[in-house]
Amino acid sequence: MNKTRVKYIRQILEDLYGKDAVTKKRGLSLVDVGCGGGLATESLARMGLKVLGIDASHENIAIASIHAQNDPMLSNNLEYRQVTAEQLVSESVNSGRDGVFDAVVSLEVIEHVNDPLSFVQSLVNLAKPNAPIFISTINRTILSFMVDILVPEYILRVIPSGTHDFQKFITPDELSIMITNSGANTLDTRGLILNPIFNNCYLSPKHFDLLPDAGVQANYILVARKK
Ligand SMILES: C[S@@+](CC[C@H](N)C(=O)[O-])C[C@H]1O[C@@H](n2cnc3c(N)ncnc32)[C@H](O)[C@@H]1O
Repeated sequence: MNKTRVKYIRQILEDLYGKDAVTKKRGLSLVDVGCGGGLATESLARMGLKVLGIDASHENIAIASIHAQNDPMLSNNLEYRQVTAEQLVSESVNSGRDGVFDAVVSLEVIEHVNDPLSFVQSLVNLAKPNAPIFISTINRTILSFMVDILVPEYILRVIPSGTHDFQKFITPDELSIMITNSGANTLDTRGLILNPIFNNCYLSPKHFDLLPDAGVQANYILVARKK
């Protein structure tokens, strides 16, 4: 999924900031909230963005930092910190420098948090006015129950059972409402469709006129723009 979601983020950044958006010279700043082991974070830094990866977990930040040491080029424009989104917002508000990032990314995190609305508000607070906010997560449907819980957790056992809680899955409409209530507008929502046969992932087309929700039945990525 990583290649597909990172390519989409790059495309949107180029649409919003121009073709040279993703270059070291331009130096656009991006925060990856809930970066985990740094899978997307490293890819985004390699593209030329100035990236801060943050995560609530000490272990994940340690793993991400060790992994990044394999590529000395990353040390110039990639930093990791163990801090939650909410803590980073309080820190920046206290120092009078909130809303400083040119882009905010949070991939596969919101379905794990207890208060998604306040989490979305934190993401929006971290963004500069007009900056994009990318959120990827899982819809709450029969298909998502099968592809994100039943098969990986209980049949193939490739991820530990209990990793996902179906009740915490969020529909694109619910997420869009949270975004509006947090001071941003949804620009685009695309399905991230996994193909287990070829072991790859592709983005759903922009419009499915007859079945508008067909592409976003399981994993999806949404981009919003702060007002
Ligand atoms: C499933 S992992 C996603 C990792 C990564 N974004 C990716 O897609 O490869 C979810 C991560 O979110 C982190 N997390 C959960 N709530 C958070 C919060 N409020 N602030 C920062 N990190 C958080 C967890 O510690 C965990 O590492």
